[in-house]
Amino acid sequence: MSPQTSPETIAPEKITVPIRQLDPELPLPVYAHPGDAGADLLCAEDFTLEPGERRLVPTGIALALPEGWVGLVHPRSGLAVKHGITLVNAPGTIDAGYRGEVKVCLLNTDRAEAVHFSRGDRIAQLVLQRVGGADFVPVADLEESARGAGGFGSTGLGSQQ
Ligand SMILES: O=c1ccn([C@H]2C[C@H](O)[C@@H](COP(=O)(O)OP(=O)(O)OP(=O)(O)O)O2)c(=O)[nH]1
Ligand SMILES: [Mg+2]
Repeated sequence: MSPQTSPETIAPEKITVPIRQLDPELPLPVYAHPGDAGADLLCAEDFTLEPGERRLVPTGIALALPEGWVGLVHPRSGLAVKHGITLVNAPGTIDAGYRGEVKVCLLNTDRAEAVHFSRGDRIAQLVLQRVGGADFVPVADLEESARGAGGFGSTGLGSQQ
């Protein structure tokens, strides 16, 4: 690969996150592979989701994320593809100041099959990201842009050809 096309190598940013194990027997969230974006969250109880059923599931952990960071709770694609399991509020937002138990609002979208989970199963994944904040300042007019007010399919829905 020429120097022009090789991707820039940047050391990944790693932070230390204090975690309270509300359920001390349950393993900590784990990155399945080094460099994965999501650390898998485990469920702290056994349960079954009937077709169309949703449930707020405890993970047995509480976090103290540093200010300027957010935890995003994403669905796992394997559960989605194989069983139709998703999160009602995907991605869930874990605010830096939240000290309660991290919970996951699972939904079984399958029309026919119930899905059973056992305590310790990996139900979702936590992605940590930096976030900014804003002072919202009222103005009469907004600066112009190429997109303008076009949205909701303004560029067409399918192929660009
Ligand atoms: O999937 C989720 C989403 C949220 N939370 C916790 C952490 C988060 O910081 C808090 C509030 O979440 P959110 O702001 O999404 O909910 P809300 O309906 O706006 O509640 P609140 O009024 O408490 O902010 O609930 C979870 O444990 N799991
Ligand atoms: Mg909120």
